Amino acid sequence: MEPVAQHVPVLYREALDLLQVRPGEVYVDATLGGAGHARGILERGGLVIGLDRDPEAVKRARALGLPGLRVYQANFRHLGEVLREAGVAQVAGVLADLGVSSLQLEDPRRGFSYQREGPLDMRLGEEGPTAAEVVNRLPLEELRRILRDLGEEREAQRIARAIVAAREKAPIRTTTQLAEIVRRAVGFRRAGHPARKTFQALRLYVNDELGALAEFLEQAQEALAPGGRLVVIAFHSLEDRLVKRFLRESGLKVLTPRPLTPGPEEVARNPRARSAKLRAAAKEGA
Ligand SMILES: C[S@@+](CC[C@H](N)C(=O)[O-])C[C@H]1O[C@@H](n2cnc3c(N)ncnc32)[C@H](O)[C@@H]1O
Repeated sequence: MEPVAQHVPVLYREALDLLQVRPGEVYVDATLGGAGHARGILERGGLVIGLDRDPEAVKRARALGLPGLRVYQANFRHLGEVLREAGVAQVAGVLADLGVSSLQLEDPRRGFSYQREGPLDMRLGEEGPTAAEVVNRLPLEELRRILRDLGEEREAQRIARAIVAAREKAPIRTTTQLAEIVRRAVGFRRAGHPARKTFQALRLYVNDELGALAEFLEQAQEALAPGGRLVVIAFHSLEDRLVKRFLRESGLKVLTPRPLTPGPEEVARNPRARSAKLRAAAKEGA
């Protein structure tokens, strides 16, 4: 039996301090996950509207029965709708800690990890194609574009060709099968596993993560009360760039001229924090 994975919240204190949690005020945790950050908001006296698009994460969060936490199964791209349903016009802060949780990453059934044998799924929610559908059906040129644009993969052409050649023999069904196809196409590289960028690209594509993030940021800004805070933790340069540009152009007051990153101690304790970048901004007024 493998030990049950735990999700350790990243940049926990920094995120909570920047949210400036005040007792009795309502905050959105747009990426509830293991509810680590949400617990922190509750402990400081805030009330939390928590969203997650993953039904399993939602079930686990509901089972915690935390007083002051209302849980919604929803994509954060529909934040406006969720708040209308909750009867909340404005909130004191919005937090998003993007990507996948350790619970999702380490569950082989979800197909996020190139190191764990599992079906090539990668869907965070219930909608959208699976990664298997993407690699087995899309034309070569489309696959190349996804790997290049969403994985920033320099060997996109070579990998896309290898995928197409492999699927002509037999459909690609598992994570390790795909990882091996990529490894054979590009060989081992110095930094990280050769399939890392391919998996990143497919996950972003399958879940339209950048599209959802762009729509979410607009709605989060709208939902903030004067003086309200928006805090976003990103793990990929593409996400971080999108957040950075949005904050610069949004008219919000940027509180982090440079993104906050975890110190060596946090990274040693929680290697998943390694690539995290936190940006925060405030709505003028109050
Ligand atoms: C990094 S985890 C968040 C962990 C959480 N902050 C904690 O402390 O436990 C990201 C979570 O966001 C969810 N998620 C990712 N994209 C989403 C989206 N577009 N809408 C709603 N939830 C999303 C994932 O399902 C995952 O559970």
